[in-house]
Amino acid sequence: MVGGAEKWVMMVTAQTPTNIAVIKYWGKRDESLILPVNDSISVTLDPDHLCTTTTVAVSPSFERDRMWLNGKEISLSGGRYQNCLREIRSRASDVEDEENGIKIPKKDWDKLHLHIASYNNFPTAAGLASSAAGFACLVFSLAKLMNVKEDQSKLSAIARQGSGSACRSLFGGFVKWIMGRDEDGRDSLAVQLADEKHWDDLFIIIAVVSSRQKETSSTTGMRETVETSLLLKHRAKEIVPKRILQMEEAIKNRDFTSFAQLACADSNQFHAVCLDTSPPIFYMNDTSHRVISIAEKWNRSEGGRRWHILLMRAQMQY
Ligand SMILES: Nc1ncnc2c1ncn2[C@@H]1O[C@H](COP(=O)(O)OP(=O)(O)OP(=O)(O)O)[C@@H](O)[C@H]1O
Ligand SMILES: C[C@@](O)(CCOP(=O)(O)OP(=O)(O)O)CC(=O)O
Repeated sequence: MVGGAEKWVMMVTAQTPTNIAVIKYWGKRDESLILPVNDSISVTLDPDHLCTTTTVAVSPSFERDRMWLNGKEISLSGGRYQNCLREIRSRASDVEDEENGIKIPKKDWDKLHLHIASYNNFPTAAGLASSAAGFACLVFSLAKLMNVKEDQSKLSAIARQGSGSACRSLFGGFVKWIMGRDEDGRDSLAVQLADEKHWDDLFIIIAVVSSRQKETSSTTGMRETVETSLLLKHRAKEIVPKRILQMEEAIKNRDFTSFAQLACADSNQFHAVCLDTSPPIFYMNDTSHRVISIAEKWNRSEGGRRWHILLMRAQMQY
């Protein structure tokens, strides 16, 4: 397996930004593969703002796979982590570090264990898509370490199995998650609609109204919505497909008015679907509502004719 002594560690560090959906993903048709009920579109933030940094290390001296999130050890036994690790390991190639005399043949990746350390530079599980940046970064860094030769879209289908929104963080700029039709999920992946330079005078301001963990996680929330909301069925079938086309057009033409209208309408409908869930889910608080009113007033004012404020409300929580 290794040239020379068994005391070596090989590691890779990667940084991945989070993404904010402008046409939302909410609801799964398959929970274990994480397959959505509709397409979605997002904007990936600049990497130097809200991002995850993950280091993955491999060594023959590691006795089991372990992971630390923000300095605290977490369990890797959950299906989402296991699915990502399994999928990446099954695509690993030979790795050779000539300088240090280390050789890892493809067949040995199943026997070697990993240590993973990940940090989010923003609140975790608070509605700012930490799972998106987190799983995208995990899959990307593991793929680099194990010399996986798949393209970004194929990797996105693996990140999707960690957290749905994570598939979109494998790309910068404007990204579409195509829901796919196959039962095994192989066609449910992300594609880049336009790169990060396409619309470089579009600025996104993120107002963190609370850093507390959400009371209802996205996973639980969307499960309850799928089980109880009639509005979601109407949204997924009748509303989103048209909005996706309109949003793609708005992005292509850098048409801010249409972009803003669609993003706000879709965000409002997402919150409406949450309210239509039984029991209802509330992701906004009084501060969120006040921020929205101020932005709406500004957009109608003289200043708003020059500078339009678009509120991309992911989830704002008490
Ligand atoms: N850096 C990371 N690496 C791996 N997993 C992470 C990382 N950060 C967060 N996670 C996982 O994602 C979970 C949080 O996901 P959740 O969807 O509840 O919140 P969120 O992604 O911050 O918000 P939302 O998706 O609603 O915008 C964490 O409990 C953890 O399991
Ligand atoms: C409101 C959202 O941010 C929901 C994101 O949900 P997750 O991707 O976190 O959910 P799981 O797939 O269960 O991990 C909308 C979006 O990002 O499209």
